[in-house]
Amino acid sequence: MALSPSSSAAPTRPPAARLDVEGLSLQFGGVKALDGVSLSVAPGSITALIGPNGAGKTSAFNAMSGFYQPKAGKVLLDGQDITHVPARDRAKLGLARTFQNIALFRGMTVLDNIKLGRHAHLETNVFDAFLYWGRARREEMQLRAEIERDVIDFLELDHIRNVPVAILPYGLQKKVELARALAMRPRILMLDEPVAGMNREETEDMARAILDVRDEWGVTVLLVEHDMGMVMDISDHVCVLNFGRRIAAGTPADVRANPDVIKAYLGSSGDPRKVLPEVVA
Ligand SMILES: Nc1ncnc2c1ncn2[C@@H]1O[C@H](COP(=O)(O)OP(=O)(O)OP(=O)(O)O)[C@@H](O)[C@H]1O
Repeated sequence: MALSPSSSAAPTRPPAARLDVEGLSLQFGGVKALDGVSLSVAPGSITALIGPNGAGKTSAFNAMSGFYQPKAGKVLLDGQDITHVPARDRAKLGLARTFQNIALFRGMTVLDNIKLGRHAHLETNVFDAFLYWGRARREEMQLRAEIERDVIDFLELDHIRNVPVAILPYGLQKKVELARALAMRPRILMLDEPVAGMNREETEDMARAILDVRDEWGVTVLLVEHDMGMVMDISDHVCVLNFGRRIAAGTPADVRANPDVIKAYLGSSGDPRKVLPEVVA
């Protein structure tokens, strides 16, 4: 990848956020998707949530971003209880997320998709927007300039800005999703399987983009990911779930050496040599 962050990225950045989850429980009928899960995501860190299939990662992600209401427990953003704050308002507090399956408007251009991310913060009312005048127009112009300067330059999407998303290769579509989330000026970015389905080159490109987002934009990153090589390479902290419970948390080295983690992956349907390559020779 030729990702060289531009020096003009994000002129005024809000501080990185801290996210804490305390005793989170979530049930689907008789299935306990989450059973008293607690975890902390330190400001400015890259934290990964891992675990075998069905461990509860997506459920935790959805509860943290406001798409599911937990049965018990709390979600705290910089110490503020946001458990009952709707997803849309969490976005305004600086929490942005991407989805496991690409959720872009395929017929729209890269630029238009990215601009949609920023609309969460616009103050314009419907009447203004309809007339496309006054404050609406000024906001639109300012928005375009900001996005072009910061996000598109930063992720080197300039050459495809006017291309419809549908015709882009998969790896670039995932990058556009990242760009849209970044356009929200997040303080914490939640990435749901950012490299799923990518080839090695695309994975490395995305991994570097995530590191640059953290380092250059000062954004906290929480990711769910099955690609253990990538997780172990870029994460500061790893939290492991199994059957809805937290079974381990620590540095990548701690987690790799944890017998409960090895057992969880050995017992899963996946090949442990693939999911934890450094552990199981
Ligand atoms: N909407 C739902 N309705 C019913 N059961 C669900 C629902 N979502 C998740 N579950 C169940 O909750 C448990 C946790 O699922 P979840 O999707 O959170 O796991 P995961 O770790 O993200 O799995 P994967 O890695 O396969 O995506 C599983 O037993 C799953 O079948």
